[in-house]
Amino acid sequence: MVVGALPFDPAAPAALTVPESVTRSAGAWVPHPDAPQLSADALRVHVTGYVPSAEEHLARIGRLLHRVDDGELDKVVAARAVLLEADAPISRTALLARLVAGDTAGNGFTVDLSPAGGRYAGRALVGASPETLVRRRGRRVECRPLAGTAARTPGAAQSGGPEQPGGAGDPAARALLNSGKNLREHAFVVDWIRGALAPLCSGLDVPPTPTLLSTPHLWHLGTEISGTLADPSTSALDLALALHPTPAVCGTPTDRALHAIRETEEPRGFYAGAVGWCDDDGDGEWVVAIRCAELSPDRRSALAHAGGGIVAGSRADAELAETDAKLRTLRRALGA
Ligand SMILES: C=C(O[C@@H]1C=C(C(=O)O)C=C[C@H]1O)C(=O)O
Repeated sequence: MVVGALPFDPAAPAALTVPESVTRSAGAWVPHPDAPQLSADALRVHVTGYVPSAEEHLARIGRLLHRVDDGELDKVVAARAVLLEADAPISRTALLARLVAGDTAGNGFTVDLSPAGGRYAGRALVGASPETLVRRRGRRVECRPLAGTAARTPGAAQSGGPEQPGGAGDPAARALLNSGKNLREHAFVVDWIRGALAPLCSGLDVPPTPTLLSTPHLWHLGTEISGTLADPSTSALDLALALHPTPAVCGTPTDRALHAIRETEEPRGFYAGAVGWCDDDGDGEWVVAIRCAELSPDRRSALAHAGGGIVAGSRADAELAETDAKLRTLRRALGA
């Protein structure tokens, strides 16, 4: 088996490990009863800055929107990061437990980034992602891309939950399902995945319209895509490499969006990459590395990123607010 993380930029080194042993258990991961916990008394975490500043992020979105209007890009994802500092080391299992408790449907992960070498020695990535890049079991392939986001309306949070899966109780959910801009943002991702999977699959089921997916604080548009592998030797890792980076985290066309992101942003590292595993049967699962933080080797600082898709008609102030809403997941988990 191989486990670990792929970076956002396919040209950067990956952090993959062949583990000495693997333990599998049924059901969700639960922390060991004796594992450390994040307690507000024992650990104070505060925000020390944003990379880039809000003003610079707005300016960058403005410049990217010009490139969309000029026809160079159809979609590009603009991201920023919050830098958090703690007065004591942040335990990665404690942070993972917090994130998993906060989003029971999320895929929790923690990855030692040391195998990527250089500045990654001793660093770790911790997160709980709502987005499945790809899952492979035998010949069956599944993807659940997300793109198109709205903050949940405070107070309507309860009524949009699993008891009303359509989000009927929250006007923000209904508006998202009917938002032309968000539906276009989503369609770029689904079209890309269809194009990347078609040559690898003998059959592909792509629903024509997205449905709502909720996290504790956000609504997303999501599509459940499934297919049958044409060649059973195509592994879950092959599939992840064929699909990453999707326009949910990069843009359309992929090469131009990747180039624009390299020109515009600080390196993303493993944020917006993929985290997962692939076993020697070729089965495995990779999630998109969002709603995560990179912990420093001394565990006293954390860098958490969030981004959003820019398409024709996007508004810079709304995009900035969307990154704030997405960053709240990590800020809340750390009590910052
Ligand atoms: C890029 C992020 O999220 C991605 C972008 C989304 C969007 O633009 O609406 C929604 C979900 C993710 O696919 C992030 O959370 O940082």
